[in-house]
Amino acid sequence: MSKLLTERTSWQALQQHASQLKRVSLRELNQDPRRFQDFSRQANGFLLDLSKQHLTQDTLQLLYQLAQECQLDAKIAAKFSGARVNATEERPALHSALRLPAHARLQLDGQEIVTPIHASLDKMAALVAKLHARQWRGVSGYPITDIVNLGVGGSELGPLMATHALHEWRPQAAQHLNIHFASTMDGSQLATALSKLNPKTTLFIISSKSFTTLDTLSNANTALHWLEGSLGAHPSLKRQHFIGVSAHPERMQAWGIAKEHQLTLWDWVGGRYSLWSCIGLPIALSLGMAHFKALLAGAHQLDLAFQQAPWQDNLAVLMALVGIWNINFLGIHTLAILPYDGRLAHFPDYLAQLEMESNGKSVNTQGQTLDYATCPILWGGVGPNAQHAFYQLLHQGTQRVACDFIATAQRYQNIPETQARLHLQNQHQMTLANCFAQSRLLMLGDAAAPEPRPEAYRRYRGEQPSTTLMFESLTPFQLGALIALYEHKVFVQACIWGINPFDQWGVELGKHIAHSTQAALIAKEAETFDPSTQGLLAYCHAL
Ligand SMILES: O=P(O)(O)OC[C@H]1O[C@](O)(CO)[C@@H](O)[C@@H]1O
Repeated sequence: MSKLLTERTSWQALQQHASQLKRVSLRELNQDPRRFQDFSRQANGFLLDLSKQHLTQDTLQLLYQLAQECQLDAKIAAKFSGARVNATEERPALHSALRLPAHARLQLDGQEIVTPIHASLDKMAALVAKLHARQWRGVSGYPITDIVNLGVGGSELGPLMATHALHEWRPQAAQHLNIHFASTMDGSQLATALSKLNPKTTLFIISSKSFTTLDTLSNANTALHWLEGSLGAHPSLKRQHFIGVSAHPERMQAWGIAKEHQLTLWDWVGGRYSLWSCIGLPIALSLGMAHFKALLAGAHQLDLAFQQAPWQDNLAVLMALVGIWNINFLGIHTLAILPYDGRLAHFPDYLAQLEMESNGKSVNTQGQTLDYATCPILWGGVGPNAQHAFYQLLHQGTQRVACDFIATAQRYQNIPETQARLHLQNQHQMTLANCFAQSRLLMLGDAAAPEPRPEAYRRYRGEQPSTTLMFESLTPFQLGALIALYEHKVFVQACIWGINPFDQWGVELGKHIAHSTQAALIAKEAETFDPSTQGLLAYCHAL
């Protein structure tokens, strides 16, 4: 057994450093006029501002030492080389290979994998082209106008987030297609969508890496019955109204997905990292293949920077180390993601899965129980809206919360020059001003107020650390880079904590015991359960 992290020299030095630095306020640290220059970086189209974090140059040096002791470089190299870094599932984690350009080469178990990856993109492109050209017709002969993605977790969150974020990039050819998402097990989103859709012109994507997820398969069966109820049991119904996306072609086959409408991914693509694969089909349908490829290219650029840049200029490494500092040394166990951009409304939810399903772990890769904290609780929402909701807690609540402010410098420069454009640009400026004002107030507290605030209930404590991440504008390329940046941040933190970020055993048992619970609910039996569950079952049985 190797040393536990907390026994490492750099860890203990960081603890000592933290106990000293806690005596210096964040407000005091920010009196240094060089603070922004010293703690901000520009790279890969981003400005990363760490100047409002509660740290000094010494903190960063000690964090680099910790990363060194945890062999971060070797772990990064192992991941990109295709080593089986997901040991509990004996798999590599090669989602970065999905963003390699066509001329690149990568071997996995003696097989070249970039060629099949691009063949899969070509198959996806052919389906997209057919739907954009209105050549895909339902069994009644009408062209498809509505596409419903049936998927959950990674098979929904990435595609939903990206199609929403980039809706301004829809090409003319995609304007007639409406993309919908339905994931909830109870069928509520699907029922709402079906009530508005025309079966003759609706196509479903069954998107499930495993093709066993009950939430998705039960929605798929409901969709099939809805189509049959209206169009009859037509022999081509499944062929013309369903596309399947999965790592298991045999399961798609058994369900009845036509071979030419099956898109496959590989077991080395984790669900929460799968939007780069054919799971991203809704993105490609909405934005077109060119923009989907720009998303991949942006992520690839970040992959290269992550592997090559020295740690002091490596955005993902810096974000990860600052997170470790907040969580493990300042005791801040929650991270709010606050995009000041309505287009990124789904980004906090997307990151919640990425971070918490990856790093919500309490044993290390050697099976030892950890004596230190790992993943923070991650939450958030569109910043300006959240100001009218949960910012009260950020400013005057009892706990320290770390925040990531995310904003674009420019907006609305490409829309026609009308009165509305001017107003929208003003709105954007107002949004940026709010973003900067809030992070400043969170840092300085009352010191940011123009006059003294004697009453206790009006006081702002300040001392809430935050990162501001900015970029020029939200393009497919930049969004790709943004997502990859957070992916790598999560990976670096896992390397330091010594955990496997690529498995998710904690979601399995709940699914399993739901089967017996459902059987008991139907059979009106409850004896084998704990008293609380017996009580809940009895309540339903009595109705
Ligand atoms: O794509 P699938 O196999 O339906 O899985 C959906 C989601 O369910 C999970 O396995 C968790 O239950 C996620 O990891 C995954 O993204």
